[in-house]
Amino acid sequence: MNPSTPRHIADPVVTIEDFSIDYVGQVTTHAVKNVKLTLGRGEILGLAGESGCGKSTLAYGITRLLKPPALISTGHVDFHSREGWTADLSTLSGDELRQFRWDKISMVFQGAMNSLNPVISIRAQLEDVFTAHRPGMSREERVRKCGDLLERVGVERSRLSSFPHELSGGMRQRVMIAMAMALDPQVMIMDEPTTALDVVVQREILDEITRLRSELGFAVIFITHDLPLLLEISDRIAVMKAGEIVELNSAYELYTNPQNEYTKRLLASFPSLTGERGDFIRTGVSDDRLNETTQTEIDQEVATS
Ligand SMILES: Nc1ncnc2c1ncn2[C@@H]1O[C@H](COP(=O)(O)OP(=O)(O)OP(=O)(O)O)[C@@H](O)[C@H]1O
Repeated sequence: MNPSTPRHIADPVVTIEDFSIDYVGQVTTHAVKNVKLTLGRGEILGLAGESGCGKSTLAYGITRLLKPPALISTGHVDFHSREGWTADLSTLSGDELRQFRWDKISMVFQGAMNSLNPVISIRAQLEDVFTAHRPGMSREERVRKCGDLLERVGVERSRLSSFPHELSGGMRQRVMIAMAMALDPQVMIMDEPTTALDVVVQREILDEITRLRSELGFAVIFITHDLPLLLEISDRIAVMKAGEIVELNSAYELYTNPQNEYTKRLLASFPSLTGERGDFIRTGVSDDRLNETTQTEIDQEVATS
């Protein structure tokens, strides 16, 4: 966290306007409500908030990966290319979207490492990205690029011939990050990309992501429950509550001078930040109840749920 972190919003790469997403059913859930957000070029924007507040729905909505019963009810998402053109993602056809994803905006989701095909080598799976999106690339160049990508995320080139089951969870998740970087995207959306990994591996991967961001200049929307981690890696942080962005500021300002009551309680719920006990983000127990209930009662409820 750096007090002089620059504001990147003067040069936006993504602008989100009045974006709302509902899960339509007998009872409709308004999961994302009128979100307005700008992602600056090369910026790491953290998205924080308790479980169920709509973070993943927003991420899937931006990339148009939502499945029914999810429905975008209002708003749009514009992508501003570094080459100078703008695309409204809501107007792209299925084929255009498939080209667009990975190429311009790529994603790493929690447990992505489990989506690697177990019976296909890492080389073949990485090569597939280039075959699909860069059909003119020679085989020699593809293989070289695949090796370069692996090295970039801290996995030895020799692992190209490995199969996913021969790699640790951390290595597989690195492969997924390499895959997401393959086409030099301008935005990466990462939804709990390291949550399933142990703390040491998580730390190594995060260092890698921040280093690569500086080197390659992509912007990141980073979603996690882990507010201390977000404070450390983000330029700005958006705090989400019940589908709305309730506060958006630089990580430093948000930490030192939170404005919204919910943000204050979110910060207070991390002992490492404030010395106080409390973990309503991880438990998902609603914040109103946290006021009324002792931590012991919450722990008991979580243990029995
Ligand atoms: N397929 C679905 N059908 C109906 N409602 C859903 C569906 N998926 C999510 N929701 C609801 O939408 C709201 C937002 O969920 P979402 O998963 O986006 O939250 P989140 O902040 O990402 O939570 P977590 O941190 O636990 O992943 C929640 O109320 C959730 O119950």
